[in-house]
Amino acid sequence: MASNGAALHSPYVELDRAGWAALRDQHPMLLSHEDITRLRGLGERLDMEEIEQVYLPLSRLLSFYERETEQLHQVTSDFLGERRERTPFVIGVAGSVAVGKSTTARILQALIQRWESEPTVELVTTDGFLYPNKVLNERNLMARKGYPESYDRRALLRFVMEVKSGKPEVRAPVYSHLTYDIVPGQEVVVRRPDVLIVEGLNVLQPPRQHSDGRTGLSVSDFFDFSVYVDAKQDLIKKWYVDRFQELRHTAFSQPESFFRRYASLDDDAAEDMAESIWDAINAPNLVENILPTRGRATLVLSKGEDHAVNRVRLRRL
Ligand SMILES: Nc1ncnc2c1ncn2[C@@H]1O[C@H](COP(=O)(O)OP(=O)(O)O)[C@@H](O)[C@H]1O
Ligand SMILES: CC(C)(COP(=O)(O)O)[C@@H](O)C(=O)NCCC(=O)O
Repeated sequence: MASNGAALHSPYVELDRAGWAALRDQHPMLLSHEDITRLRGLGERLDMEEIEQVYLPLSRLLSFYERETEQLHQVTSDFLGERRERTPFVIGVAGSVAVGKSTTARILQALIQRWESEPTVELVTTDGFLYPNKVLNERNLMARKGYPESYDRRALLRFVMEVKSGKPEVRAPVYSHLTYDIVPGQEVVVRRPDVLIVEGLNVLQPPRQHSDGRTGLSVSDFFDFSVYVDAKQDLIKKWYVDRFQELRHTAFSQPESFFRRYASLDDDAAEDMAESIWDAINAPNLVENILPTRGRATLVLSKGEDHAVNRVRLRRL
């Protein structure tokens, strides 16, 4: 008998980049160079090869999941003798600050929109559910932005439940990275999409335990599929610092920017500043709250230098 019983019963299958890329099969490439240019975030070196080898196989897998999930809901409705209401297929995208969650989410949105069935895809980021700075200040949480307790978790859960249950219009607040705060009076409206992508640091957090011992629900209870974007911490820190440097020359120099005072720093001072924010807030949050949720994801994308995905882990049990 093999001594490593755990490996034999692993719920995951691990593929290297070539093994994963081969699973694209005949899934067509429906993105043009212009589409890819539009998808680029700041300083991004996203290229066609990365889309073809990494994100097209994922799009193919998601299309299988979507079809089967729809079937599963249908049999449950048949069993209950109910008329089937279409509910959105919900995908969660988790991972550290600056690992590339929003880029991954935007690529998936673009690829899914181009499936043959032409589904409508809405993308929502959980930063809209951060408490406003006023509340964070009152609760002494300004230095813990992004930690689970800095979010209105109940509102986020209600939002996802309402979308999943097919409510015609569901509203979410909006966060601005420019003002570093919730934008008063602004909201996004989600109207019964075929697919909803929910992106954020904490989307795979387990449910909270109530004081009477009961366990609540978590947003991930409503996910049909989840992706955790992963990389070594020193790489993510570098991406965070690089993005901070670029923002200094663009967004930070705008008058309404919360970080305006950083725009005039020289490169070395700005690097020190970005590193200290990373070390004080984002790194501990990654270690304490985000990394522990990685095992809950359906799929883990592991990135190396230049954001190139070099390993994929898929849950099969
Ligand atoms: N697949 C990718 N290829 C190249 N660059 C990327 C990729 N994903 C993210 N980036 C870059 O890394 C930085 C962080 O990405 P972003 O998607 O904003 O992260 P997050 O949403 O996790 O904070 C950005 O500068 C972005 O342009
Ligand atoms: C807004 C964030 C908490 C990310 O939120 P998310 O969309 O993942 O819910 C994060 O980008 C952030 O601003 N963190 C605070 C520390 C910092 O300024 O990097």
